[in-house]
Amino acid sequence: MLISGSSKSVSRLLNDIKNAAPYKVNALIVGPTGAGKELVAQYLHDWSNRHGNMVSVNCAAIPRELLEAELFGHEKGAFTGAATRRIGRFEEAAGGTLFLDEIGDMPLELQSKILRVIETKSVCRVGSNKEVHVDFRLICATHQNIQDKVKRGEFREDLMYRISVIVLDVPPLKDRIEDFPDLITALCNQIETDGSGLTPPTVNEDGLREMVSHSWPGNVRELKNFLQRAAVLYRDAPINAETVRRLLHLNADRNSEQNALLQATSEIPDVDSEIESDSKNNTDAFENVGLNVLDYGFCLKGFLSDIETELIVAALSVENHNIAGTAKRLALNRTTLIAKMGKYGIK
Ligand SMILES: Nc1ncnc2c1ncn2[C@@H]1O[C@H](COP(=O)(O)OP(=O)(O)OP(=O)(O)O)[C@@H](O)[C@H]1O
Repeated sequence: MLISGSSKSVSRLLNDIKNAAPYKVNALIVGPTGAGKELVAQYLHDWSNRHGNMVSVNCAAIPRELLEAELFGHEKGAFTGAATRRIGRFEEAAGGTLFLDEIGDMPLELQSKILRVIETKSVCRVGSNKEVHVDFRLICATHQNIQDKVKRGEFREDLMYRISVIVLDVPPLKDRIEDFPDLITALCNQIETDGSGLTPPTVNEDGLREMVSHSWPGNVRELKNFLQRAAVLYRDAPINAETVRRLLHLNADRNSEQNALLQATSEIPDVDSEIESDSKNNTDAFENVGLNVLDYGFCLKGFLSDIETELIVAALSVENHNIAGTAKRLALNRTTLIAKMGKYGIK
């Protein structure tokens, strides 16, 4: 997939990738969730001429007690359930690239082991004392501020320096609005060819203007979901400003964030009780986007995640980023709000 965009920041990014790709130096890709960090990692690998594969591990998605065996591999019988010997991701990446996504979530006790692998270029499988030589190029990514994590004692400073020989910064979508036309074209081409059977939407000038004024907290991923939703719900007419607002569940009065939030909160079913929420509430929410969407195929989970992200970001803004106030406003308890912010990468 191409990195679409003609903004200065994307040109600079492509240039940095081209310069860094051929060298076996560790690279750290930073940027908010959904901005394209994994795509950048793939480019670094594809332009590196390394003959092996790119092996990706999402450090936040694997339970911490399983992460060590996932990365280092294990011998038969090393722990309950280890029925056979298994090589780990470092070994799998031989001759290629190991991509550690969400490195900021790497447990502290594992960080020292990763540091050792970087320094010695060898791993010990869990349950073995034997060192196995590994040849990998390391690329890491995070949406978190690693320096802050170091200050809080949650990330090893020496590891931070080791993984960030090159730092590539992927800016949020709202800071590169010049990229919208290219991105819309590229993402619509994807809709046309992804086998979903959807016809990509067209966006008129008015709609584009409305789109660029939105903050897109979920970045390119949110834009992609938005266009898919538009392709499902508004198949016959170009996307205009009003449709954009409906698809993004924004109040017509965009100057009043608070009004938008209150309006949206009263219209959308409680996502916390997603499973138990009665079908009437869901139908009301769908009617608010102007169509009976159940006539079409529809990704309910993606739809609800987008709404949740949008409402949390809006509520944080109204509450001046005060967590307790935001939680109260959204009728969530504090820990649930913090967990949701972590899940959606909201800082
Ligand atoms: N410049 C771009 N051109 C085309 N598609 C893009 C671009 N940037 C991102 N995408 C698409 O947006 C989606 C999200 O991108 P990606 O997974 O790389 O983001 P990320 O920053 O790694 O997200 P996360 O932090 O959640 O892991 C993907 O489907 C990707 O293909």
